[in-house]
Amino acid sequence: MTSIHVTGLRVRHRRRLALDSVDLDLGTGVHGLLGPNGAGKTSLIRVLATVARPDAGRVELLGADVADPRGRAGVRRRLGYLPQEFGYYPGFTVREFVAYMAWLKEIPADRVPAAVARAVARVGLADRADAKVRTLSGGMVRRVGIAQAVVNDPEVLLLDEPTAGLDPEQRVEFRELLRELGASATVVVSTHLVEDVAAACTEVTLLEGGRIAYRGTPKSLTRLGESSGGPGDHPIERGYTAALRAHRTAERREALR
Ligand SMILES: Nc1ncnc2c1ncn2[C@@H]1O[C@H](COP(=O)(O)OP(=O)(O)OP(=O)(O)O)[C@@H](O)[C@H]1O
Repeated sequence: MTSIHVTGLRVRHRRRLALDSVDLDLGTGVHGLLGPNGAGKTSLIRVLATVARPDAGRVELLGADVADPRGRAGVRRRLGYLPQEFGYYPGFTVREFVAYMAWLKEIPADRVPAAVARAVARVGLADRADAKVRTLSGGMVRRVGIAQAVVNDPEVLLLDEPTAGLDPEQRVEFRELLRELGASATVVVSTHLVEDVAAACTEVTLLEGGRIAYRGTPKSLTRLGESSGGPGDHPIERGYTAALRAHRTAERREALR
């Protein structure tokens, strides 16, 4: 089932075009969003999370047009979102903060304690549930962010650089969680870590200059890397650079026509 349906999406920040003519259909699974700095990953995730409005185009989430306020309100309860820089209340405990987010997502009060306990356990913070968020390390705060994003068992989960600040062991555990979530939800993960994509994603979308440069699977990107002589220490990294370069060449050709 297609849970994210985007057509002709354009997002502008002042005079700068952050996304241009983006068409995207995403269904159940883990979708890696890759691209260089400024490619438009955060702009896309913010539009999908319904926190930013597109300048043009149509965005349908779980069958609802998000331009319609009623559609947007219904969909927000079924979404999970971890922003790149997420705000939290340092004086709250982990449990209090995740419960507060559960309340914002309108989870019925009698279901909140169990939902919070499950989300906190899923990110490996059960033993720190009653610690104040300000006493946690950066990686742990990131995990609190992931816990609040999954507390409502979202059907669409949007994670903007979730592995930033996680140590290698936590990253491995997080990939396991991603695979588990992607079995039933549509998960979009932006990352600079190509190895996260290779390990946990079912599909890859590569953005460059606000446009889609490549879509495929980690396997197809790896194959592209194996057949190209571009730079990179791993075939999928070589695939990433090869796809980017091919896209840039095509764009230049287009511009010359
Ligand atoms: N609030 C803003 N005001 C002005 N320009 C912006 C703003 N937010 C983003 N941009 C510009 O829009 C473009 C896309 O930015 P975006 O943050 O979506 O990219 P990104 O792929 O997430 O980058 P990164 O990998 O660095 O996080 C960039 O050129 C950026 O400079």
